[in-house]
Amino acid sequence: MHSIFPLREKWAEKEEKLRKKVKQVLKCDVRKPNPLAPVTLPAADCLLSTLCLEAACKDLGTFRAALKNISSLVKPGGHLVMVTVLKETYYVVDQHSFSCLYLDQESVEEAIKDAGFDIKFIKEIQEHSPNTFSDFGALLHVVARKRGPKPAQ
Ligand SMILES: C[S@@+](CC[C@H](N)C(=O)[O-])C[C@H]1O[C@@H](n2cnc3c(N)ncnc32)[C@H](O)[C@@H]1O
Repeated sequence: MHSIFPLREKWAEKEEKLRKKVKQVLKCDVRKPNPLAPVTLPAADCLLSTLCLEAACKDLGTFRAALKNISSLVKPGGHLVMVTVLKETYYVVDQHSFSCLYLDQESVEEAIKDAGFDIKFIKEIQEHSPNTFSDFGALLHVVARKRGPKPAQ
């Protein structure tokens, strides 16, 4: 018999598969020059950041510095895959309200480039559905490649 929630089952399978691949969970503070300190890892092929920097940074200067900090975790030729919210001032989780850095696309693009990346894909998706958990205006999806020669294999 087929489930009436085929997508939900597919996601559960993907989640299970991904969980099995996780080798380590580390504490991270993107405001530190080495966000994983005191742990040091070899530079990564790809770094995924979703809905994080705008929650972690109180102002644009801190946001720009945080991008440079996480850039240090990626090898030259490696990729940053980032999803960020634009035009948001707060979000709510379990009735707790958190402040969020109000960003526009131009500031995010500049910060990514200044952190040593070339932007390969960028798409802003406008969202204006009224809700009670956040006042965000749009989602920004970015794929960027770190500048510099690829290290020899
Ligand atoms: C809106 S939640 C997003 C959670 C998750 N990344 C996602 O996409 O659903 C913001 C996240 O930023 C994390 N965060 C806040 N300050 C941080 C910091 N200084 N360094 C790293 N992460 C931070 C919080 O712990 C929280 O998990």
